[in-house]
Parts: sequence; structure tokens; C-alpha cells
Amino acid sequence: MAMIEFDDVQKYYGDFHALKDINLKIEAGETVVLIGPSGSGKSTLIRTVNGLEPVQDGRLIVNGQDLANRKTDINRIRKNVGMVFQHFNLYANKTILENIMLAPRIVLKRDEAENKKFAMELLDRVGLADQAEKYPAQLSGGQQQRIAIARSLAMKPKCLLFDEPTSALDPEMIDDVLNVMKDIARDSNMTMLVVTHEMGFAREVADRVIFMADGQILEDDSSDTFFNGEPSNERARQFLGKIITH
Ligand SMILES: Nc1ncnc2c1ncn2[C@@H]1O[C@H](COP(=O)(O)OP(=O)(O)OP(=O)(O)O)[C@@H](O)[C@H]1O
Repeated sequence: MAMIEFDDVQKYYGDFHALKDINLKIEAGETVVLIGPSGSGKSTLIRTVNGLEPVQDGRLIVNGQDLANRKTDINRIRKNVGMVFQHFNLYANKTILENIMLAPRIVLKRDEAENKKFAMELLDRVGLADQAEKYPAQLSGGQQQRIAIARSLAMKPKCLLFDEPTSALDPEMIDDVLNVMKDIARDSNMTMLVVTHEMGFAREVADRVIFMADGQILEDDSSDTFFNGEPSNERARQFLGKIITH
């Protein structure tokens, strides 16, 4: 069974039709990059996958549960589906280590010693083991985002969602964050859905690239076809031309 499956999904904000007839299947272990112009519905789509935005019609199966069904337990989905935001969303009054240990302690009731050991391993993996006792405000944006990624990984999710994780960062911080994301993408068990304008990342590690405009998916290609061949959709071709030359 696919990790994520949209079947004719519709999403409205009031009268505004934000996601139109979305059909999309993402298999376990795939890395999928979602691109498109501002306002095309990328954030909306990614936020439906962990129930941050409800959908109004269709079927949306995530890890075997239907999010379009109001009876579905969203907390069970969120245990397996982590999210990394543009603005990190760390707890300002907790240390870095506490930020990472909190959810596994409360939600998974993970043993305290094991929790700390795993948190330290993750800090090491994102290159910040020496920052464990600091507070978020003492770190740079790029470091905070790497902590936010480590915090998501602490739940041992099956799937990670990234919503423009590098757009709020100074240019010199971006590569450190992308390198951590590339490392996760190479882990064949993790499913990743990433909204980003970083085409180097998409080209290097994405299995697929999806282009959205006006709430619709207009192109869904292998990364190779998208970058080395040509998207068949005219708007996708234009978009690609613009972002690569600018
Ligand atoms: N909470 C909301 N209420 C009403 N309309 C919304 C809401 N959130 C988003 N929208 C609208 O839905 C459309 C899609 O927005 P969304 O943020 O998903 O686009 P996006 O492709 O992620 O854009 P960006 O790249 O600028 O973040 C936009 O027209 C936006 O104004």
C-alpha cells in the first residue's frame, strides 16, 4: 500500500477551491518535491497530509488511514508523519535537548535514558551535538532548522513533510540544512514530501517532481524526466525556465 494516496481530493477555504481533483500516490521510501508559483496550493496540499488542513471531499489515505474521514484519529497519523516548517517552531523556553526529547517522552512514553541517548545521536547526525544545553535563540536560523529536523526524527516517523524549510534562512545557512535533508532522503525507508524552490536538491535527491498551479497538479514526473527531458505541461516548462535562470 502507498504511504500517501490522494483520490479526487477537494479542499475549500470557504468558497475558494484551493485543491482541485488531487490524485497522487507516494510510495514508502520515495522523496517527492512539490514546486509551483506562489499561491498554487503547495502548502495547503502538504498540510493536508498530517491533518493540519482538513479536506472536504475524496479519499486521503496516509499510512493506511483516511484523513477525509472525520472519525480518523489525527494524533495517530501525526505520530508517524513529522513536519518541518519554514519558521522552525522550536519551543523558545526549552533547551535544544529538551526540544528534541519532549514529544517522544510525552507521546511515545520513551524511557528517559533511551530518549536522551537517541536525542544526542540525532544532534550528532545534524552536526550540533555541542549545542544540546543552549536555547533556540542562541542558535542561528540554519542551526535551529537542523534542530527542528532532529526533533521530527526523534519520533521515528515513517514520513517527513517539509514546507519551504530553507526559505527563511540566510543563503550561507541553506547548504547545511539541505545536506541534512539529503542524508535523510538517502535513507530508503523514509518517505519525504518537500515543498522547496531549491532545484539542486530536487535534481540530486528527488525521485519525483510535482508541479502545481491554481490548486491542480499539472505535472508529475520522475526527477530525471523533469530536469533532463522536459515537462510536457507548458506552464511547468515556463516555471522551470524562470527558476533556473534566476
Ligand atoms: N487559511 C486560509 N484561508 C483562506 N485562503 C487560504 C488560506 N490558506 C491559503 N489560502 C489560499 O489558498 C491558496 C493556496 O495557498 P498556499 O499557501 O497553499 O499556496 P503555496 O503554493 O504554498 O504558496 P506560497 O509559495 O506563496 O507559499 C492561495 O490563494 C491562498 O491565498
